[in-house]
Amino acid sequence: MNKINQDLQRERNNCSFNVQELTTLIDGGLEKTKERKYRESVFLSKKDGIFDGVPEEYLSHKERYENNIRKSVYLFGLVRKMQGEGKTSITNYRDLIGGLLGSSVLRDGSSLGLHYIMFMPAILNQGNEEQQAKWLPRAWNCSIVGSFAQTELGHGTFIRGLETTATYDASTREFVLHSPTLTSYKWWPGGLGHTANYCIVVAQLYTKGVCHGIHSFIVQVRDEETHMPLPGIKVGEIGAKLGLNAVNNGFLGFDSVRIPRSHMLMKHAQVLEDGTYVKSRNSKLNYGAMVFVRVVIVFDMVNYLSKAVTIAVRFSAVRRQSQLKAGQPECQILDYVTQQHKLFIGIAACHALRITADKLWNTFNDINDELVGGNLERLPELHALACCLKAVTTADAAAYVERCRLACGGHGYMMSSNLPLTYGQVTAACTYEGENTVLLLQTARFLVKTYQQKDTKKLTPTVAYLKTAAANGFCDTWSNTVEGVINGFQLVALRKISHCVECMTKRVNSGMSFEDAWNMTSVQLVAAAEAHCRVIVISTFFEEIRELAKTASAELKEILYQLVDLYSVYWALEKLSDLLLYTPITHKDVEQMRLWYEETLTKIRPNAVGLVDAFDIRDDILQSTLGSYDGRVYERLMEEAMKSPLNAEPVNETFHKYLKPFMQGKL
Ligand SMILES: Cc1cc2nc3c(=O)[nH]c(=O)nc-3n(C[C@H](O)[C@H](O)[C@H](O)COP(=O)(O)OP(=O)(O)OC[C@H]3O[C@@H](n4cnc5c(N)ncnc54)[C@H](O)[C@@H]3O)c2cc1C
Repeated sequence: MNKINQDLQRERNNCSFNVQELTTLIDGGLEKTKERKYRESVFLSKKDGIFDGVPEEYLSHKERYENNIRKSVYLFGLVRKMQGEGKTSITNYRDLIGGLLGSSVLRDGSSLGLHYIMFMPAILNQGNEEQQAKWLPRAWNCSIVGSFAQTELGHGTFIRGLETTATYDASTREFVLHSPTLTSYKWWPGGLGHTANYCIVVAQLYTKGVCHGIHSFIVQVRDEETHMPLPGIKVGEIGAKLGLNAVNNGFLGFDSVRIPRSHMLMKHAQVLEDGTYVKSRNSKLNYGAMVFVRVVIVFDMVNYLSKAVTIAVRFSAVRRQSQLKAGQPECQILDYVTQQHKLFIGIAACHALRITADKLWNTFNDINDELVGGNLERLPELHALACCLKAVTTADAAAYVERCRLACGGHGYMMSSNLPLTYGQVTAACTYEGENTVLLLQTARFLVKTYQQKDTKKLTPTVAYLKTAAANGFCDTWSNTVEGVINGFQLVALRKISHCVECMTKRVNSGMSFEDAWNMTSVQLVAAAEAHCRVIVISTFFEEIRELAKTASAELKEILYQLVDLYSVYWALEKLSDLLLYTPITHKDVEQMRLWYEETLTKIRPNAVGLVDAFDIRDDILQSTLGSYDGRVYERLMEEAMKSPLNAEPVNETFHKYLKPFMQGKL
């Protein structure tokens, strides 16, 4: 093992709490930590030179894809092996694809990801028993590889506007898939370019001359032996993107392609042999799958963010720059309070968001049986919560990761820091699985409806505050405590929602249509939905930490409360204009709040390295020159620079060809 950088070692010596205790708490128990470490050891045992070679940054787009397929096949082969040994659960897939493990070896995504994240779950959620029995075993052992094609060139958010058609032909008992326009071409599906041979296609269903809206179909796009596109199918890759360049996102068009009737996924709606359409009994059950996917995205974001803050905090402990006081040695940049301001919120957010997502996941699991039994009372509430939590988490994580990158100065701009790729992965999630603004507007719609019914209907738990915060005497004076901040945010959310309702009512009363009034008010509606989400995250973080602290050691308890303080006061200061507008906070309270924030940063400073060490991310998962456990930052930067193909020869041929003649005035 390499010698640890002295500054990092000193930080670790001075840490006031037991790092292992926090790791266990994050994992959810000792057993879970053991399982995670086992998985890591299986997946990251470097065999057969699979993970070696020229860094991906230096490969062409085509080579990157080929390299990624080579690695993906190795990794997913391991999953298949674990499956055979009965050691695989859905967690393995989650960790592999979106989580830390996948993003370490497959740093720029994987073109097999969609197969697990969307293709198989779609068959499971939308296929009937017969279809599941036919397709799932082949998909599960990867003898077919699938993708999920919903978005088209012309439509993403507005799925009712999709143009691909699936027209039933009762004479042959087939559907005819067709792309009538350029804008109807599927565009974006992961792995569809050159990897998948099957695909779930979302298309407008026509039978007996009537359109029944969008439905899903299993479509074979490539020959199972030759991998050539099947007749009538135009398929390819959409080209280079900001990030996730190995995901092989594809396009797909159909020229009257025929598929058997049994290829329509028929768990819910059906088309009978004679072409009769049978409606789904309950379309709302599909919401369940959406809630799960969005919570999974929140967990993924927490993983990426914990990686970014680990890199930036360790680097900030190693990096020395400028003097705090004249004549003193250069100080660790972690001692600058501005640096702490950039980084510590990211650490606190990892805990706050993970804990909130956990709570939502557990609540959802708890009520899942009720859902199947037909009790859908809490579904709209949880769906609204998952929408805003996905939007706020992805947006916050993208902002925090970028702050981490900036906090590392020029070195953060290096691909070898792994911060740019991490940013590419995080910011993509602001768009996929529901574009963030659109999701916040969905939450707002639920909030407005709930607000309007609050005097006549019982409110579900996460919106109960809309009543309590409206009562006389609620939060008459400001209190600079976490409870005070939560009350303040509840008032902000309530007032924002009520203001939106007032605005829309006025507009409608003055002759505007409801739709126009909604659109005119939508900037405020988005802000109201965000405020609601902040209430939920801060209050859940506080309540859950209070529970967890009951069994934690005194030292850990102290640091957990500091993180809650930091998260609450950071967001109170960020949203100061809202607090000044809607709560009794005074100028003096704000001054004291700033002191509270600065003092909290100072309290956390000695434990910053311990806090990121507790995320327990192995070097081969971090994949960063700046963030390794031993802090050999400069050595690693130089080692990585030497891997640039340009450094393989002292003089590049362009010198003789172009530069020299140019410099000598001959070109
Ligand atoms: C990395 C990545 C991977 C993806 N993978 C897949 C995949 O595997 N399969 C697949 O089918 N799709 C995939 N997608 C597509 C993704 O689901 C869409 O990009 C997403 O649904 C948004 O649709 P859009 O791009 O058409 O944007 P649009 O819907 O056109 O949105 C553009 C802008 O218009 C605004 N807007 C749109 N509607 C409204 C509204 N009602 N109110 C207010 N504002 C509105 C949005 O806020 C946004 O600012 C992927 C996308 C990305 C970036």
